[in-house]
Amino acid sequence: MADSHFREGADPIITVRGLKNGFGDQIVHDGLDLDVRRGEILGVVGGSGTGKSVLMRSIIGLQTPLAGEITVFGEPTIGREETEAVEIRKRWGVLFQGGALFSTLTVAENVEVPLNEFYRDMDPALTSEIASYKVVMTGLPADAGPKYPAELSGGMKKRAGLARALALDPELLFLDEPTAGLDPIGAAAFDQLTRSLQRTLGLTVFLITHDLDTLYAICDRIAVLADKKVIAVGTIPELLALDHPWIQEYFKGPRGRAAEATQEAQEGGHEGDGPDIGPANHRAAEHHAGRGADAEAAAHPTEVETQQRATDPGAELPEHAARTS
Ligand SMILES: Nc1ncnc2c1ncn2[C@@H]1O[C@H](COP(=O)(O)OP(=O)(O)OP(=O)(O)O)[C@@H](O)[C@H]1O
Repeated sequence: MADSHFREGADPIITVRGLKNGFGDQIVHDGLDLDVRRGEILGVVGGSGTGKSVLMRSIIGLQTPLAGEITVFGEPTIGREETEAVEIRKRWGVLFQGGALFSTLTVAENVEVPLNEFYRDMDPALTSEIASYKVVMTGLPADAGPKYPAELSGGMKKRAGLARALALDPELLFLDEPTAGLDPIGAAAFDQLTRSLQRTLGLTVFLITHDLDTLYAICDRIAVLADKKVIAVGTIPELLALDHPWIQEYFKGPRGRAAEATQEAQEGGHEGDGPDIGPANHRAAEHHAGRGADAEAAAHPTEVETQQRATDPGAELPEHAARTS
């Protein structure tokens, strides 16, 4: 598990209370609560269609909830005047699924989009210099700037999307399935990039993922979505202490055990613990074994119990409980 140093007990940077979202007859969230602590990497997991992306879209103002309250940086975000909303939006960056780059713009021009949007009077030379810096910061070669998205690999596209998300020096970063579709080595490298940037820049990261390796490698805590709510939030050991079938199946199924073994090998420094199973090796093994299909199966629970937090006070996780590292 991650060992970044978020301030436990610090004021939450995001609070969600009583969130309700729906589309027609379909209710996606009902009474969802969540706190994201300043400085942490919070992983958000749940079966397909449990509303992880809708939750993120609600927090960043792209989805108007049916009910509930959301604050970011201590400010309510729902129903704000546009000028106030812009000031809040400036302080976060978003990497959407697939990168969501503008295909007709170069990488550098994509990174310049938020700079031009929020700082219209900025000297174009400075805008260009900042964009170049962000491109290099995400590990892309400097000559990637003039390239178009179609000329980039999947991993490079993600990095370009990340460079754009970092354009405004955000305090808060939203990542929606950042390692989906990446090759094993690329996924492990992207995880390390995320952790390194989070530490260096003091970011808080809201990270939606199905990737168990990412959860083990870099997340401080994990929020589990099921039954239209966040049913639990905690470290992996804390979650495993809960008697919840989806959580047990997810983390203790074959892929969860493999990801755990990978992490233990990493932390143990590979000293006589059997075969070297670094994240890229494990991911490579999964890749050859048809990881995508299995991971998808793991993400679709066959049975999910009713909202455990509401029914079982034991599911409330102690703030001070041990972390894995
Ligand atoms: N704009 C929309 N109009 C109608 N239904 C929507 C809309 N956006 C999301 N939904 C529905 O809301 C539910 C939750 O969607 P969401 O994309 O948040 O799921 P998710 O947990 O992120 O899934 P996945 O892991 O597959 O990405 C789904 O049933 C989806 O079809």
